[in-house]
Amino acid sequence: MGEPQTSWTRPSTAPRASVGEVAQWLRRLAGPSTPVLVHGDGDVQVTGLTLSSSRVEGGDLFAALPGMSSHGARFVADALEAGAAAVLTDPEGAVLVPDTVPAIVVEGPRRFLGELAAELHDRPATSMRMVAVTGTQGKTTVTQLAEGGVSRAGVRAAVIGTVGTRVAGHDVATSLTTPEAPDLQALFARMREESVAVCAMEVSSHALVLGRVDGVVFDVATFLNLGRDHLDFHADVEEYYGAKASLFTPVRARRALVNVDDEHGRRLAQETALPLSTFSAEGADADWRAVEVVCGADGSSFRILGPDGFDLATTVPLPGEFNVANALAAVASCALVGLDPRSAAEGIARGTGVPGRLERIDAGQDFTVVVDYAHKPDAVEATLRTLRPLTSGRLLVVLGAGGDRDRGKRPVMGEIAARLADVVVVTDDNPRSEDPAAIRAEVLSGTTDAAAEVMEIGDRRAAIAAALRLAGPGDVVLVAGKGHETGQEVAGVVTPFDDRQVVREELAAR
Ligand SMILES: CC(=O)N[C@H]1[C@@H](OP(=O)(O)OP(=O)(O)OC[C@H]2O[C@@H](n3ccc(=O)[nH]c3=O)[C@H](O)[C@@H]2O)O[C@H](CO)[C@@H](O)[C@@H]1O[C@H](C)C(=O)N[C@@H](C)C(=O)N[C@H](CCC(=O)O)C(=O)O
Ligand SMILES: Nc1ncnc2c1ncn2[C@@H]1O[C@H](COP(=O)(O)OP(=O)(O)OP(=O)(O)O)[C@@H](O)[C@H]1O
Ligand SMILES: N[C@H](CCC[C@H](N)C(=O)O)C(=O)O
Repeated sequence: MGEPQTSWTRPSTAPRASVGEVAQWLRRLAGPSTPVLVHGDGDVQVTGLTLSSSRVEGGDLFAALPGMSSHGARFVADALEAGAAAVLTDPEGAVLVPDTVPAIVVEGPRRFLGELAAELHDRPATSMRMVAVTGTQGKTTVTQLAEGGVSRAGVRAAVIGTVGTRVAGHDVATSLTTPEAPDLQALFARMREESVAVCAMEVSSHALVLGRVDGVVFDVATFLNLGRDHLDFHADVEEYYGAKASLFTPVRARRALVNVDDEHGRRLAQETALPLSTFSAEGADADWRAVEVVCGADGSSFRILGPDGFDLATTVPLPGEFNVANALAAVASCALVGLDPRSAAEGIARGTGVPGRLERIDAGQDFTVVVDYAHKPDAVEATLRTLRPLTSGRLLVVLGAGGDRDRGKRPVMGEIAARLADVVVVTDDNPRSEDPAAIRAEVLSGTTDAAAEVMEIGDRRAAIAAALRLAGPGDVVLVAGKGHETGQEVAGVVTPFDDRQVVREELAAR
C-alpha cells in the first residue's frame, strides 16, 4: 500500500468561489432573519475551506469559529500567514479580524459549515454510495470490514474513522473519528476524483452534535449499540441516545439498519421515520440474521440469512461473538446500498483483522497476547468474555482509563476487569492533563470486591512487562485501551507508544 497520501486530504483540482458567492449561499441557508455581512472585497476568490489555522492552505476561507476552549478568530493572524484568502466568522470574532481582510460575518456559523463545504465542493458525496455507522462499540470494525470486504470484491471503496482514512486502497492521515465538515467534504471530493463507488464512515455522536456530517444524506445509516460513553460531553445517556438517533432522520439518511439485539436499537427501530431493516446475531426476529455461530480463537463461522431467501455460510477473521454481529452489520449495510452481499461477505472472510481490535501478538511465546482498543465498560466486558473461553490458564488484563474524559466509567471498568479477569494490572492510558495517580485510584476503587489479584503499575511499559512476566502456558494477556494508538499523551505531550510494539519488545526481552 505504501506511504500515506498526504495530499489526498483535498481534491487535486481545487474548488473556486468568490467571497460574495459564498455569502449568497449562506444567505440562502440562513434565511431572511439572519444577517450575513461581507466586509472588504467580495470578489476575492477562495479555493478551499478549513476551520483550523494549522491546516490552512493558500487561498482558503478560514472559518474562525467559537469553541469550548478558544475562539478561532484568535488564530486569524496564523491563518493569514499560512495563506488564507478570507475569513468566515461570527460578530464576536469579527472584531478580531483586521479591516483589510475580506470577511463574511454571520451568527452561529458552525450551523452552516457542512452545507457550505458541500456546496463549495459541488456535493461530492452524491457521486458515491454512502454508509454511516454509529454506535458506542464496533464502528471502526464494521466500517473496516465493509470497506475491506467490498474492496477485495473489486469495488473501489473508501473508509473514514478512528484508525484513519483509506481511499481506493491508499492511506490518508486523518485524526478525528469523524472529521470536521470542511475536511470531510474535501475528502469526498478527492474520493470522487478517484472514482470511489462506496464510502463507509464512522459517525460519532460528537460529529452529529457539532454538525460535522451536515450536508451529507447517507444512503444507509447503521446503528450498532449504545452503552456508557462520552458522558463528559453529553449530559446523560438520554441526550447521548438523542445525538445518535438524529442520524436516523430523513435530513441525514435515506434508510436505517438497526441492531435489535440492543435495547436502544429496539427503541430506535420503533422511533425512526426512515425505511427500516433490522439485524440480529442473537436469535431475534430480524431482516438479517446470523445463525449457527461457532466461535474460535481466530474467528467465527456462521450463516447469514437475509431478505429474499439470502442464505450464506461464511466466516469473520476476528474472534468474539460481537464480531459476528459486526460482520453481519457490514454485509447488510453493503446490501442496502445495492452492493452484492455475497461478494462482500466473501471479501470479509478473505481479509485479515482490524488494527488494534483483538489483535494477537505472536512472538513464539507459550501464551496468548491480545491488544484491544477496549476503553469503555461494555468493550472491556465484551473483550474479557470473548477471551475467557480461549483461556485454559489465567486471564490477565493491563488496563487504565483516559484523562479529560468521562470519569464515571473508571470504577465501572475496574469492577468489570476485576470480576472477569484473574489478574488486573492497573496502569496509565492517556492521562492528558489529569494526575495519572488520581485516575488509577478511580479505576482501582472499582476493583476492591473481586477475587482477582490486582496490582498498580503506573508506567505502561512496566505494567505490560509485569503482565507478560506473570503469564505462562495456557494464559491470555489482554492489553486494553489503546489498540492502534501510536502515542501516549501525558500533560499535553504525546510520546511515541504503541502497545503492539511494546509487547513485542518486552516479549523479546523476557
Ligand atoms: C469536543 C470536540 O469535539 N471539540 C472539537 C471542537 O473543539 P472546539 O470547537 O471546542 O474548539 P476550540 O479548541 O475551542 O478552538 C476554537 C477554534 O479555534 C480553532 N483553532 C484552535 C487552535 C489553533 O491553533 N488554531 C485554530 O484555528 C479550532 O479549529 C476551533 O475551530 O472543534 C475542534 C476543531 O475541529 C476539534 O479539534 C475539537 O475536537 C477535540 C480535539 C476532540 O478531542 N474531540 C473528540 C472528543 C471527538 O470529537 N471525538 C469524536 C468521537 C470519538 C469516539 O467516538 O470515541 C470524534 O469524532 O473524533
Ligand atoms: N459490537 C460490539 N459490542 C461490544 N463491544 C465491541 C463491539 N465491537 C467492538 N467492540 C469492542 O470495542 C472496542 C472498539 O471497537 P471499535 O473500534 O470497532 O469500536 P468504535 O465504535 O469504533 O470505538 P471508538 O468510538 O472508541 O473508536 C473493540 O476493541 C472491542 O473491544
Ligand atoms: N476517541 C476516544 C479515544 C479514547 C482512547 C483511550 N485510549 C483514551 O485515551 O481514553 C477519545 O478521545 O475519547
